Amino acid sequence: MLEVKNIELSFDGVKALRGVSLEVAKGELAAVIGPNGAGKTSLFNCICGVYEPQVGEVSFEGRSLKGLAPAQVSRLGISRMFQNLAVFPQMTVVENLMLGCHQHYESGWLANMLWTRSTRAEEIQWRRVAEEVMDFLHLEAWRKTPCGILPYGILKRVELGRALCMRPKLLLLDEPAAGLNQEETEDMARYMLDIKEELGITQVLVEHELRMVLDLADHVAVLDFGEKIADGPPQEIRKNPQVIEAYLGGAA
Ligand SMILES: Nc1ncnc2c1ncn2[C@@H]1O[C@H](COP(=O)(O)OP(=O)(O)OP(=O)(O)O)[C@@H](O)[C@H]1O
Repeated sequence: MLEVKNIELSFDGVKALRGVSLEVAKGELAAVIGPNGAGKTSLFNCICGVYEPQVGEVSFEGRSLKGLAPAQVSRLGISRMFQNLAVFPQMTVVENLMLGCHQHYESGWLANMLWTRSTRAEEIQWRRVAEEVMDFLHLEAWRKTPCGILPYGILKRVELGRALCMRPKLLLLDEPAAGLNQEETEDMARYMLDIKEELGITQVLVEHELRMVLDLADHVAVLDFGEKIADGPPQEIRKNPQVIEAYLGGAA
């Protein structure tokens, strides 16, 4: 489904990615790990169209993403859960989820202003999607609560919900467990498994919480100083001496 081919990305002489390749099959839950500054976020940004790699190419479902802006990439079915939450604090949970649906709206501004029958039908259709997502992530209790007063653990779930409302084929999860306590981390892991098993959505996860990655992922790619040093099933990664040296610091 996703193919990253030999990409290189530099910022004024700093090589963030050096010939990185990655393949993710449909339905998989893949993970990218690595120490701070290894290039994980840069890789996500190259997939989403935030950065254009100087060398190499990213393809999604056989189509090159070269030259596409983030909004165009998103319309092809790639959505992203941000580590720094992209949630509007003054809006309620349901309103924030509806924002995720927005890219699918087909009515023009005039139809929206006149609140035509087709605009109303569209609003009802996407509200149903938001309700389903709210149900899936157990967010009903906070439906009408402004996000600004919600605890961080719930906001992370709203952020995940907003990304799911985009109806993605591929979901990129940027440190979904960052800032969560043990119980919230377990809940997040459960949701990721449900997204895979019940919704069939392909996921790529960047995460520092190693236990979560090694328990959940079908395969794990390891970056170090912008280079991919390993790629394989978690049981292999756990034993890989280069990974232990670079990332686990001998603690595995
Ligand atoms: N916009 C930028 N301008 C200059 N250098 C950048 C930029 N973005 C990333 N870098 C550099 O590229 C390298 C990789 O950074 P990146 O944020 O991708 O790593 P990371 O693995 O996501 O790190 P972390 O785990 O700390 O989030 C680092 O050396 C970083 O300083």
